[in-house]
Amino acid sequence: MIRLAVLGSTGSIGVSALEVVAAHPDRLAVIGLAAGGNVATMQAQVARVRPKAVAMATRAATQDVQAGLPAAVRQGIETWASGREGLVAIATHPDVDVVLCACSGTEALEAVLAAIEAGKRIALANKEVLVMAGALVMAAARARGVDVLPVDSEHNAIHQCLAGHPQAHVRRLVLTASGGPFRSTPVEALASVTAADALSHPTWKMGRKITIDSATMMNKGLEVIEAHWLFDMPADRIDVVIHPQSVVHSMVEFTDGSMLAQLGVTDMKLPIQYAFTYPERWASPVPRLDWRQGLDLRFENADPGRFPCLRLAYDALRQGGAAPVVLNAANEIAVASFLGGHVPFTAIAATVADVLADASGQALDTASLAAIREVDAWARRRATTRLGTVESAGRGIIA
Ligand SMILES: NC(=O)C1=CN([C@@H]2O[C@H](COP(=O)(O)OP(=O)(O)OC[C@H]3O[C@@H](n4cnc5c(N)ncnc54)[C@H](OP(=O)(O)O)[C@@H]3O)[C@@H](O)[C@H]2O)C=CC1
Ligand SMILES: CC(=O)[C@@H](O)[C@H](O)COP(=O)(O)O
Ligand SMILES: [Mn+2]
Repeated sequence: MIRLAVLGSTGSIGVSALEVVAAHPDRLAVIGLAAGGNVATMQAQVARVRPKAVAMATRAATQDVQAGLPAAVRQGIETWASGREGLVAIATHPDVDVVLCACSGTEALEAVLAAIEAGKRIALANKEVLVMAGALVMAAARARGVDVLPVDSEHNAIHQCLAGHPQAHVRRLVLTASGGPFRSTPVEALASVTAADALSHPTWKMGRKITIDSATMMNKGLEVIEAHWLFDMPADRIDVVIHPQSVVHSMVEFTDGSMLAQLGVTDMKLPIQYAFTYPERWASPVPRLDWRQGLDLRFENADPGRFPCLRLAYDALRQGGAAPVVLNAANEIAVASFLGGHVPFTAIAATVADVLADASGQALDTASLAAIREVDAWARRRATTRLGTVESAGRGIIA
């Protein structure tokens, strides 16, 4: 039996993870669930999977979950917790073997580090944690001998392609990108696209923040940084190619010129289950890729004028230090502001670029977790101020 903690259980990845569990009731068990503020979904999940430990982002939300459950369900729960401490409690529960990190944002960074320290396997969907603190997380995992298994579809694909191949045989990694909803929108029109336009992803159904990141291609930029940490690969040997069909989830080029790719349907249950069961492979509740119908596989370069966030992420990775922390924090604030209807879509990249430029003149320390959190907070404040200026200049749009 593989015993799981699911951080972010009420979200897109979390719900898929519980579907994987439901498909294997005799081999997978849920010990702990954690989420943010979605009380109703958490109550339904708790009643269904009967975990031992539950946490929500705030004490009030945890109490609301508790209050709405029948006494018989409540009695089976040994631990109720909240906040970052709650995430740590769920992730380090002594009965847990594997921690799925599927919270949005960076709230679960401490929980991931604590789980590694406690010797748990990490199934990592969340990329922001590695962008923010990849050096710390990977060093901790190496020191503790813990596996960090990628759930993010591209990195999961690369993990599958790399299986058993020595690092010395790998020439480059190729991350595929859908190109998002604005792949062929005239660049001049991007300033007036709405949140609804940006949320209509062509191939994947995901949470709101990552869907906006896909539209700016910041998602792919964050994934380049994620790949750097997961596979110990320099920026110059990580390529991005637009592949609008999202059938090839990523590729590896080897020194002899051979290329391996992983193909599949757009269903995250596959990489989630892989990360739970690796190195085993089980039957999965995922539809097969129907290649007999013919596969339309096209590849094209990303236009840097259309997708400035991709270059900003490459630059931040090459710069290192505080730059990736700043990139991620400013982006998160800018995406929330765009989703709130306060600023135009194009303000996302502009804000990230400005805050990165501000940061390059500062001595920002990232040697410890506390220092990283300070840089993150600094960049969030800077981004908020800048976005306020954009909004009050009357350049905001309402979706
Ligand atoms: N969706 C996908 O297909 C993919 C997602 N990812 C990555 O996985 C992560 C999750 O994405 P996705 O599932 O789409 O996001 P969603 O927005 O759908 O879900 C986010 C989850 O995080 C929870 N959460 C938010 N804030 C907190 C908090 N402070 N404490 C605890 N839990 C919190 C939410 O809880 P609540 O709803 O209760 O507030 C929810 O359960 C992201 O990092 C994303 O980049 C990577 C590849 C693919
Ligand atoms: C499913 C997944 O891993 C997402 O990160 C997805 O790849 C997003 O699509 P884009 O390729 O458009 O960023
Ligand atoms: Mn991805």
